[in-house]
Amino acid sequence: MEKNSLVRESIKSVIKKNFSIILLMIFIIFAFVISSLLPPQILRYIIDNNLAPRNNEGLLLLAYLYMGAIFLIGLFDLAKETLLTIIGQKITKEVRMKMMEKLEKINAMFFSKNESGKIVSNFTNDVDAINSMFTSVIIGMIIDCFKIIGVVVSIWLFSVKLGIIAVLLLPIIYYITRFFQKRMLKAQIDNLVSVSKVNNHISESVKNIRMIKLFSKESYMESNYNEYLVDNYETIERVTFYDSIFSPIILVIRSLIIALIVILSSEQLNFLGVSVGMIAASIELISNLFTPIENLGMELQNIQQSISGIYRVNEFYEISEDAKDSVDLTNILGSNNLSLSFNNVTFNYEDDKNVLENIDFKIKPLERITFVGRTGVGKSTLFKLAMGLLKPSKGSITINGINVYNIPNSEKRKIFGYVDQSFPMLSGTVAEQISLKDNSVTFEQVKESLDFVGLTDYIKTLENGYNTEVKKDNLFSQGQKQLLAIARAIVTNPPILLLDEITASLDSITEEKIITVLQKASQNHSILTISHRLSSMISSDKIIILENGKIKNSGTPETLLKSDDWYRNHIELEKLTWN
Ligand SMILES: Nc1ncnc2c1ncn2[C@@H]1O[C@H](COP(=O)(O)OP(=O)(O)OP(=O)(O)O)[C@@H](O)[C@H]1O
Repeated sequence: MEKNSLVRESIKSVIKKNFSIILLMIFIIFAFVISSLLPPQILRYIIDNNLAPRNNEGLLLLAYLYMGAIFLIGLFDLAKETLLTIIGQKITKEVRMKMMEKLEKINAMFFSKNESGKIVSNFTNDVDAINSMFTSVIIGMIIDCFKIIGVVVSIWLFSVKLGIIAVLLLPIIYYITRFFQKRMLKAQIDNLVSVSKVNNHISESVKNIRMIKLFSKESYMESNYNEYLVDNYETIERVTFYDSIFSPIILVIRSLIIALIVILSSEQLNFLGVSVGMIAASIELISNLFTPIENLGMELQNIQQSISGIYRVNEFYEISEDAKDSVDLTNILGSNNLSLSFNNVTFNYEDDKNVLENIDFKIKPLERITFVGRTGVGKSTLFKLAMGLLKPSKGSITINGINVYNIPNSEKRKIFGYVDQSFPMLSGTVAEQISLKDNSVTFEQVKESLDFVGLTDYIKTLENGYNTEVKKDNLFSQGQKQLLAIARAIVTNPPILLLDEITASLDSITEEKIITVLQKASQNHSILTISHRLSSMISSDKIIILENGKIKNSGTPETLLKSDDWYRNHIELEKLTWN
């Protein structure tokens, strides 16, 4: 296994912390296996000593003993399942907590390249597979193997010939059950796929109902639905067929074996040379052979899945982490006198294609800079680099000489305020949307920032004011959410504000309101803005024009209006479109 195995580390730590529970579990497992061999032995004794010679002495006690043994099996089974669940949950929790710690340290580039679904599946399906590996699969296999061995040994002790028959039966029962299990499983998987197709079709139809109607796609959707339903019907039939045929087949096999034992031990043949009690006990023991063999087939199949789960979780654990050098932030925290510098920065997501190339500029304290350029030129990427979320392939980005990539995430909020078009809500109150449940943010600061963006009056009209729980997404309009996003960014009074297309989806009145708020904010902050519409941005000291990943031109709006054709044409075009 991998040198850096999260799963192994987690299991070791769970065993260390719960050693007594593990010992108890081992004891219970053995007790469970041994106790399940008791009832046939008691039965044999009853038949040979009481029923065959018609001797009632002590029969009641033996009956109680038999019942007691059955009760004991149940008790051990209960204890075994409880302990397995406890240990399994502890392992799952340990693995998930370690994965969460890892997730927070992983390099941001990883998230650019990997689908979130894959990471979610690492946390859910893969960890569940590991849990079942240790609870049901491995322990289940151990129990089932012991049970099978126990049954064979018990029968062997009655008669060697009967023992040989039991051993010969093992592969036969195994292959017959596997034959059906495999087909049943395949039918079940096909059924799950077809059910999801049927359900997805409904949700897709509802979601796109307008488009379906407008483009007259009703009959197409109906015929697809019909196809999925037929498919679903066929898979259900297959599941039902294997489901219903499996038990009778096993019953028939069991009866045949019993008949064979009875014939072989009949007075005429007396091939086995065993007592009646032994025959009865053997019949019960052989009947007990089926369930562990059936289980073993499934367990062997599941182990494959669980091993892949372990492999994927360990792979997740191997992902490279943010390698940050420690930095002393005392000179920059709390200071407004910060200069952000891009020092010849080149960046690429994929190896062979630079998104940004040789970007070099410096932002003085309290300066307002706007980045413009065609869509996809790399403006948002530049912001992520500025906040140290991405690492440049070449060059560096510094604040007063400190590399932004080395600034710990826990300190970023004190330095940067980032606003984009989205406002992800978290569960909690209105005030908590702003503080983000950060204890270092006071209620006064929350109120001030909401007042700054002009939302105080609206919030006072809400049921519980600042303490109103945000349960639905419709408590605030799009424009109000944008104002909340600004309040969230400025509540810690960060010296650098980064605004990414924040007025793009707003009407002109709301846009004006937000620009006024930002003009006010710009008196205390350096502001970096990305804007498509030059006419709607807050007034800037400097504009940087990006083209093909490089700085094409930069300067004050006035000089660019005179010197840059692209800029002048853009402004002219916007005037034609918007005014
Ligand atoms: N996670 C990513 N992985 C790979 N390529 C990416 C990733 N994010 C962005 N890109 C690519 O990088 C380039 C710059 O994207 P970016 O979002 O920075 O542009 P932008 O100028 O902000 O665009 P827009 O104005 O449309 O928002 C684009 O070609 C984009 O396809």
